[in-house]
Amino acid sequence: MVPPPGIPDAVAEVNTGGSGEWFPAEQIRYYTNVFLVQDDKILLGYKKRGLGIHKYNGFGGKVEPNESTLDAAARELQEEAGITAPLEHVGVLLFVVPGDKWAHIDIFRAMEYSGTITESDEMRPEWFKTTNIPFDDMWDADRYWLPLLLSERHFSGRVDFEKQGDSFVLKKWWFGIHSSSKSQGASKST
Ligand SMILES: Nc1nc2c([nH]c(=O)n2[C@H]2C[C@H](O)[C@@H](COP(=O)(O)OP(=O)(O)OP(=O)(O)O)O2)c(=O)[nH]1
Repeated sequence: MVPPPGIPDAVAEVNTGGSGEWFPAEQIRYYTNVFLVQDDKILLGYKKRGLGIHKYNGFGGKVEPNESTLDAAARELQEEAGITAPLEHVGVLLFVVPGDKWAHIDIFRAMEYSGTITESDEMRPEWFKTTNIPFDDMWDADRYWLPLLLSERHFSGRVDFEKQGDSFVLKKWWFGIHSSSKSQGASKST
């Protein structure tokens, strides 16, 4: 199947599902998300407030004006988990909810870190075995792309959610991998 609107044509599909049309385009807002992976463990944060409250996720947030995506990713990792790390850009996730700006989320992986992992106002960090990731307590489509991050593939994907009351219901998703398995640095136009 052809990649959905917002995803480059060269990306090869690995997983898709759901039904109906893709939701129409809105303005884009940029976010970051960082996952620390060491041996057979992954560091996730239990979100204590805001978007995705009570879910486990990587560490990240909005890119501020005049800040690069990579700088934003490093800042959010420091603010939310208390650490610094060399970051590798591994994927882009478009998160679409009708009526809201599209979220373009640059996803990074880190394999080592400096500092002491520390709980913040926003996140409670917790290590999980990569064989025991709490997908039932994460955003609904994360189970489709986090394995790509763990297998060191460079991926792009799109998830369309509908807001129903306080919950987000997954309507449609698409994930694909880029022909090069790894990519360095960060880009707002990946
Ligand atoms: N894993 C995953 N992360 C997602 C999805 N959708 C989505 O917005 N995120 C991420 C992107 C950001 O890292 C985070 C939302 O950022 P945020 O609202 O906490 O941003 P922030 O820290 O700047 O917020 P704040 O200080 O203004 O409260 O959630 C998704 O479907 N899966």
